[in-house]
Amino acid sequence: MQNDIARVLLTEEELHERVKALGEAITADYKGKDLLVVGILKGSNVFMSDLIRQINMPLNIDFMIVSSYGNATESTGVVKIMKDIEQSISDKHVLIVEDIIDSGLTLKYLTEMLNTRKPASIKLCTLLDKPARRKENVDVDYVGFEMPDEFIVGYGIDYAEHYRNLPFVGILKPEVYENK
Ligand SMILES: O=P(O)(O)OC[C@H]1O[C@H](OP(=O)(O)OP(=O)(O)O)[C@H](O)[C@@H]1O
Ligand code: HPA
Ligand SMILES: [Mg+2]
Repeated sequence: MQNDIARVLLTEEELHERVKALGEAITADYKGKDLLVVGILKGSNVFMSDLIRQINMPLNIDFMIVSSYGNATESTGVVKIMKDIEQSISDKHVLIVEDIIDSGLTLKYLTEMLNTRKPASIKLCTLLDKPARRKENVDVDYVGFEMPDEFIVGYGIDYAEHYRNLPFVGILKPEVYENK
């Protein structure tokens, strides 16, 4: 698995430090509010579980399972919701947690859909942002790191469902996906 990695972009230590800082900022911003943290699976699973342990206040969590990449390195453009949030978000402060924003198609679709349910607020937190690839404009409130225009894997993020369990963030050798 590690042999398929061309370059490590973020080490375990760098990820830990940044996630801690994001958690502290979120704690300061939401103190005293009814916070619901919604992880967008599967990619956000690792980031979300580290992030909520750095948020020092009472909160609820929920998850959605959403997919638009399948086994490709380009979005299909069709956002499929496989699992929805299981509670009402009406009057709650919702923080959506993503692993990566690329074209922006997933978050644009999700925030428009969730806004129709009349939450008190919706904010977005993403570990990684690839602004160079944006097709839809999305306002992101908390960003861990800006990434170059490369296909990223690790720390929850996959290529064709592999590499999610790498403890760091890196890029694949091109031959890994070119030979598919
Ligand atoms: O900004 P976009 O171009 O929409 O890309 C970002 C989305 O793509 C990935 O999900 P994917 O569909 O691969 O599902 P996964 O989380 O199960 O890997 C990622 O986790 C984001 O949800
Ligand atoms: O760079 C990426 N890597 C993996 N999945 C993704 N989904 C959107 N962008 C990416
Ligand atoms: Mg994926």
